Amino acid sequence: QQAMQPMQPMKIERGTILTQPGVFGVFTMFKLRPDWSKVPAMERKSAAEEVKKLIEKHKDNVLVDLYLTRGLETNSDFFFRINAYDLAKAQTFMREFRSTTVGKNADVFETLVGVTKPLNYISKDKSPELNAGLSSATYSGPAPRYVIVIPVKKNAEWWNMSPEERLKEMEVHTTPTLAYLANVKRKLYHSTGLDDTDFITYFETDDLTAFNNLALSLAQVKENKFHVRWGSPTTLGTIHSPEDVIKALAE
Ligand code: HEM
Ligand SMILES: [Ca+2]
Repeated sequence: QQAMQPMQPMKIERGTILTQPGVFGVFTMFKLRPDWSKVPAMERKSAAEEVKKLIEKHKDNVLVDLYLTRGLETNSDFFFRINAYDLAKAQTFMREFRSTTVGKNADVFETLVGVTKPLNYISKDKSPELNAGLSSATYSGPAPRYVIVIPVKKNAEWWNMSPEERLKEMEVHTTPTLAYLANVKRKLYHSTGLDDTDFITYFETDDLTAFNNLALSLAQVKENKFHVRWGSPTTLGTIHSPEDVIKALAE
C-alpha cells in the first residue's frame, strides 16, 4: 500500500490534521515527582503560562492536546497527544517540554507513537454499507469531558489470516459499534514497527457508561481472541485546555 504523507501546510488546522491520513501521533504520559509540591508556589503558578508559550511557539509544527489524569490514574498525572506531519517536530516539542518547570518535575510513564492511515477494511470499496454508516454517523452528545487511550496489539495468527477473513472480522467489529458514534468519538493510529503495539485507539466521550457497554460489546466478538495487548495501560483522563491542566496540577 502506497504511503500517503501529506505535506506540512503553513498553518496547522485542528479539523484538518485530525482527519488526514499520514499524520503522526505521539502520546506521552507523565507522573509528577513528589518534589513538584516543593516548587515555590509562584513558579508552579507561572508553569501554565510557560507551557502555553511553548505551545504557541510550536503551533505551526504540532497540534498539542494536554489531558488531566491525576485522580483517575495511578501511574500518570497528565498526558500529551501531539499530532504532527513530521514526527521529528513532535519530538522537538516534547524535548523542549522536558525543560519547562513542569517537565523538569515529571517522569515519563509511557510513550506511544503511531500514524494515521486510510481505512484498511471498512472502505467504500470493500465494505460500502458499513462505510456509509460510518460516514453518516454524527456525534450528538454533549461536549466530551473524558478521553480514553487504549493500545491494542494483535497476534501472528491475526496477521496471517487472509485480507478477506480480516475484513469479515472487522465488519463484525464495526456492526455493533456504529450506534455508539452518537456518544463516542473515535480515532485510530497505527503503530506496528514504530512501537511495541499495533494500534493506539483514542476516544472522547461524555458518556462513560456507554463507553463501558461499547467495550463489552467488543469483548464479545471473535476479533478479541487475537488480542495480545488491550490497554496496559488504559488511560482515562479529562479534557481541558492545556493551561487549565497545568493550573489544576499547580494547585
Ligand atoms: C465508536 C465505536 C467504534 C466504532 C464505530 C469503531 C469502528 C471501527 C472501524 C470502522 C474500524 C476499521 C478501520 C479500517 O477500516 O481500517 C476499526 C478498527 C479498530 N478498532 Fe474500532 N470502533 C469503535 C470502537 C472501538 C473500541 C472501543 C476499540 C477498543 C479499544 C476499538 C479498537 C479498534 C482497533 C484496534 C482497530 C484496528 C483493527 C485492525 O486494523 O486490525 N474500536 N474500528
Ligand atoms: Ca513506546
